Amino acid sequence: MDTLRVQNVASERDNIESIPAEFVRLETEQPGITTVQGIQLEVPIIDFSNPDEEKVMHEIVEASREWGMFQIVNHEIPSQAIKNLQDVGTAFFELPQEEKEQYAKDPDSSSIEGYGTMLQKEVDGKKGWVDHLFHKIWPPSDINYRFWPKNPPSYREANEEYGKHLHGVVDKLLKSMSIGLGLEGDELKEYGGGDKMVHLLKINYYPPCPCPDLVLGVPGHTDMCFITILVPNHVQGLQASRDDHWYDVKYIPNALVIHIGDQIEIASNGKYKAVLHRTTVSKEETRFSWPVFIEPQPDHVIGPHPKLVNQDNPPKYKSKMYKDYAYCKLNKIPQ
Ligand SMILES: O=C(O)CCC(=O)C(=O)O
Ligand SMILES: [Fe+2]
Repeated sequence: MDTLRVQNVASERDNIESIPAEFVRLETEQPGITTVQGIQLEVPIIDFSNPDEEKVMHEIVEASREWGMFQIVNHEIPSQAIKNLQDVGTAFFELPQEEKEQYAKDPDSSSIEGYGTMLQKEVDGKKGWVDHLFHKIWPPSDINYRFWPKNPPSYREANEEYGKHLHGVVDKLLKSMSIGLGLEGDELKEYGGGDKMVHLLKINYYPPCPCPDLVLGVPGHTDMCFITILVPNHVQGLQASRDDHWYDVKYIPNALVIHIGDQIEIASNGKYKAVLHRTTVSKEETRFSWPVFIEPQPDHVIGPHPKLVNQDNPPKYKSKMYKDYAYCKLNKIPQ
């Protein structure tokens, strides 16, 4: 069983200035060497309270084409709902280790739900400086409460409340992206499975690290889902790749960070681009993030949308069941 937790490695290092070798990245990846210093990437910031809906839609479409990442401000999710989500998640990671292990992911199950440490198989055997908790928050019939912490007692209520507010944001984003492809407003969401699309919550826990220039939290990747809606805590750490260089993405309090994932890139036949991103960690502070991955059901087939391909625009991607896509991605097998 996978019991090495980065949280334990970090707490043993309180007075030590070195880290185990498996966390030290190759020089081609080390953030101290590969981050463009002194510039924060100004990814598009979209104001959801703008009464000009056409403009907001246009901004979403442009950002999805040009950046694959943007931030939404003045959205409908109350800041208290975000704070509650953050407070209960933070409290979970502060529980005694034995209690967290009760939620450990089942090593014999193909599901990624639960408390764990390593997700992607890394080719060079390196490890990310991060622990995580995964559980579904939608649809109700797919929720397994075994992976929802019982402590703190308000964990469930806070997650349900945040999850409830998320639907409006998802619908607005997918509607705009659908129209931007020349489809009807509801067609992209329906193509992904409509209201059966899974909302998978992840909490990333990045403890302080004595050598932040040498390690990565989550190494460079694109998200495999449709779209990701993420809130971080206040600690800088998200980076995006632009023109083959890594930049810090500006932290904006209360903003929602949106990532275009692989399945939207595929469904749009390449019009929208999944964003390459990674995370760094801090020497002094614990960073957290709460991405929610909006993804098709495991047996649902996604390929380029049939209305977007023809003789002049042949499909650029294969059609695949989402679970097969995910298996290849997690095991680094070519799609
Ligand atoms: O922590 C973050 O800001 C991003 C995490 C991430 O990219 C992921 O979990 O897929
Ligand atoms: Fe990601």
